Amino acid sequence: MLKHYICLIYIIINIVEEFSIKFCGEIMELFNILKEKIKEKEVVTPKEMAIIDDNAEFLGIPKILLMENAGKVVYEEIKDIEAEEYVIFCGTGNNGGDGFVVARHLGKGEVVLIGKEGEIKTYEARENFKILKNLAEFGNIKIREIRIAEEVEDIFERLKDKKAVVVDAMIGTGVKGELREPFKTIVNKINELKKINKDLFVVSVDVETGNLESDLTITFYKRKTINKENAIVKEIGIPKEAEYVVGWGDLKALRKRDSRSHKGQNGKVLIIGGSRDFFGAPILAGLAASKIADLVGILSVDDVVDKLNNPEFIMYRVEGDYLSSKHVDYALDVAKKYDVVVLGNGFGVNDETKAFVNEFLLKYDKKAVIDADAIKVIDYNNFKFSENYVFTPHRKEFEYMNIDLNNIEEIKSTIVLKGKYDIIFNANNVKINKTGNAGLTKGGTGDVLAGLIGALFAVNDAFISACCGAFINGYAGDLLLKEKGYCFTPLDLIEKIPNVLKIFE
Ligand SMILES: NC(=O)C1=CN([C@@H]2O[C@H](COP(=O)(O)OP(=O)(O)OC[C@H]3O[C@@H](n4cnc5c(N)ncnc54)[C@H](OP(=O)(O)O)[C@@H]3O)[C@@H](O)[C@H]2O)[C@@H](O)CC1
Ligand SMILES: Nc1ncnc2c1ncn2[C@@H]1O[C@H](COP(=O)(O)OP(=O)(O)O)[C@@H](O)[C@H]1O
Ligand SMILES: [K+]
Repeated sequence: MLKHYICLIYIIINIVEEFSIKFCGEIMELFNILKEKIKEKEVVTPKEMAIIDDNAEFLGIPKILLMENAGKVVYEEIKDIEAEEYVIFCGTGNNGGDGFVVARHLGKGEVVLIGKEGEIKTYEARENFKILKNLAEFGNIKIREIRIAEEVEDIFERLKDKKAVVVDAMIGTGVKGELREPFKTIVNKINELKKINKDLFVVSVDVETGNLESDLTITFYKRKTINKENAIVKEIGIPKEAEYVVGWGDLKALRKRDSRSHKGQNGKVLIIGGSRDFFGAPILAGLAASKIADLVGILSVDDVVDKLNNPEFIMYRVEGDYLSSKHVDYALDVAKKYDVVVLGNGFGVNDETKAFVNEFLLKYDKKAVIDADAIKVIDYNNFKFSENYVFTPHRKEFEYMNIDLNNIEEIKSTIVLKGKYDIIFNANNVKINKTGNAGLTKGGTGDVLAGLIGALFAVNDAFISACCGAFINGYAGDLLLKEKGYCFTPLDLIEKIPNVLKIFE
């Protein structure tokens, strides 16, 4: 008997799979339409580029390969320049790694590592430094590790009147804040030398370090917002998909928890949900949020509050079976104490909840994740898609929203269209998330996602929170699939959230 039961489950799952594959075709069609409608970014910020780099690796392209290509394209640009001297200034990050590759292709010159070999931050850069050291024993590549600018006084002397090429592989897209020493002095020195020696050619790798007046910058994949006019773009093998797929690069870009932070600084989330009919949904959203946020409140009707004696939540009770107009002012008042509201889980769809949602959103001016029944009761005819909103519709709810793809620039809100693949988009961005499996079709996984996104959104921007929420939710489901097959529950999913964050921290 059991055997028949189990094989029946597998038949059903295959039908669902079949069905979702059909939908999946439509999802990809919608994704392609969105990629057309949403103007592709010509220029990216260093932070966006770091996400693209990491997601290229998520797609299977090793960073050391990109580093090799980066160094090679820079070498191609300088190999024909007549010079008596080549000096390659390298930092301890992957920008420095590129510089090591440039030096290797040049086969000559002096490599100045600004820092000690032991401080080189990444595997890729370390490997390339080791290769250089092997070559330096025999060839005419010299290597020097320095701490302070005075240690290269002799090089600056030589650069005063020689035909020379200086390669700036000091800092790239990993730049943070004001330029620190000894980079500052080195950059100023090179700028001074350029004034007295017209035969000095300065090339920056990817990004100009500080206010270095490079003669040429070779930047990779796309121009950076901080590049100077004379930067040229070179392909290094990063595929476009790296810009469109959600990967661990998005997670790495999430705000880091500050060790000095205190209670509440890592996010305060208010779940406004539940009704006489559904009490579980807001609790699932709250439990998911509490894995990440410092404080989670649940505002709901008597039934839900009475059922909930979970110490993890601060409870706010309203009289009645459903949230309704008479609760709006109280909800607005409570919401003042929170960074973000997660709205709609287990609301029920009726005139009362319709009135609550529309009146609340009219007066509420902070961040909100709008999910489930709240999506169904909004009056979209006179509704502003604020950039403070993240919507998490599944296919049917998405149809309620009747988003006009021809006016995509109006859609300031971020939308997570959930499914086998999640499409995350707003007026300026579109990405697709491929984590997750059919075990997630169980009721309640959407509530988990809404709570998860709420917790991230409390301290991050809307788009990255939506992408990471979809990624984490799906990845948690994939870990469970390996452990339990399809038979996992939303509560299992919630328990897996910390594991996913741990893997990618
Ligand atoms: N990732 C990839 O796939 C690919 C990346 N590629 C290349 O990697 C570059 C990004 O590498 P990345 O992320 O390692 O950072 P990177 O630009 O080397 O700088 C970090 C170093 O700088 C330092 N530093 C930072 N700010 C500073 C300041 N204000 N003043 C002083 N120092 C400062 C920082 O020190 P820290 O702050 O950590 O002490 C750290 O040591 C990218 O531009 C491209 O060239 C290519 O190979 C193509 C593939
Ligand atoms: N067939 C599927 N394959 C992969 N992920 C899925 C699938 N169905 C749903 N999910 C994921 O489950 C979560 C909830 O989606 P969905 O079930 O559509 O929401 P709801 O619970 O609101 O109906 C989302 O993270 C979504 O990506
Ligand atoms: K640089």
